[in-house]
Amino acid sequence: MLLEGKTVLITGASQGIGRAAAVECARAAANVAINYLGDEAEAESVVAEIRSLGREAIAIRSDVADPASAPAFVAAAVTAFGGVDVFVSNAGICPFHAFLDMPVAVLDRTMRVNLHGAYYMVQAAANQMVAQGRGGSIVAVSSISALVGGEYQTHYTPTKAGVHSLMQSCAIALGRHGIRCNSVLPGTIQTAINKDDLADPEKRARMAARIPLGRLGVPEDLAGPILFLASDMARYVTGAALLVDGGAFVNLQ
Ligand SMILES: NC(=O)C1=CN([C@@H]2O[C@H](COP(=O)(O)OP(=O)(O)OC[C@H]3O[C@@H](n4cnc5c(N)ncnc54)[C@H](O)[C@@H]3O)[C@@H](O)[C@H]2O)C=CC1
Ligand SMILES: C[C@H](O)[C@@H]1OC(=O)[C@H](O)[C@@H]1O
Repeated sequence: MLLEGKTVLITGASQGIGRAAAVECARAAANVAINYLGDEAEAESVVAEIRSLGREAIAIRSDVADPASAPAFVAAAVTAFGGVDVFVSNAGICPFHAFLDMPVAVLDRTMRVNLHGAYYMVQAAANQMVAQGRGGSIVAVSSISALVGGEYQTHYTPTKAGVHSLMQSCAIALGRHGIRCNSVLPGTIQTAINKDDLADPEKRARMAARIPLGRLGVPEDLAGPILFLASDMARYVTGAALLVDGGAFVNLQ
């Protein structure tokens, strides 16, 4: 099993991509601690699913934008499972809005959750990994939006470029500790984050038609790539970014 005896922490894992990654890591024999800010019942259903796979899980409700939530999440996982081997920084929001009248509050919240939150969490996990002295793997969920723009995502795409850049710098800062840092760059994945934006069937069909593999993504499409980067299968991979977009990025014309 790829993650036998390992502990995995994932932020924003009550639903969507984070949830799919949490379940996949449990299938690979890891115990999993999830952070979330949504519905408690949903988070508990992830815990139940992981337990049904024969692994242990805990769910901690907190806001990643609060700097205090990061050391608290890591400490809770260490208390429950004895350490941290893999950290997946996934929590994120994308409140679609036009550029010219972007409210300060929307810009500020998006930056604080997506970029500051990732920074605080990755830093807390890295400190724990360094103290343990046995290396580790950090995976950040960036986006194809780190590489391309979006008319209603001018506040969001810079955060995803930032997360991608954070992993590159952390790969250098943490390599000497045996800690690998990589990002995944999902394309358009059907989750709650874009439910309204993709509500129009014509828009969905138009977007799917631009994807060489012929469909939008689902959260489970990210589970394998995240597991790969988390595991020793990727033991010489650090500072890398893995596009998981059905080929959308390379399909310019
Ligand atoms: N769905 C997509 O097309 C893509 C998503 N992504 C990224 O994937 C990540 C996961 O998003 P999805 O699964 O699509 O969305 P989702 O809305 O289904 O899941 C987001 C998760 O983040 C949590 N969350 C939100 N704000 C939080 C906060 N302040 N503190 C703690 N948890 C918080 C929610 O509780 C939820 O569990 C995000 O970082 C998003 O930017 C990247 C590329 C494409
Ligand atoms: C939420 C969007 O549908 C999604 O988020 C991303 O990061 C992708 O680039 C899509 O725009």
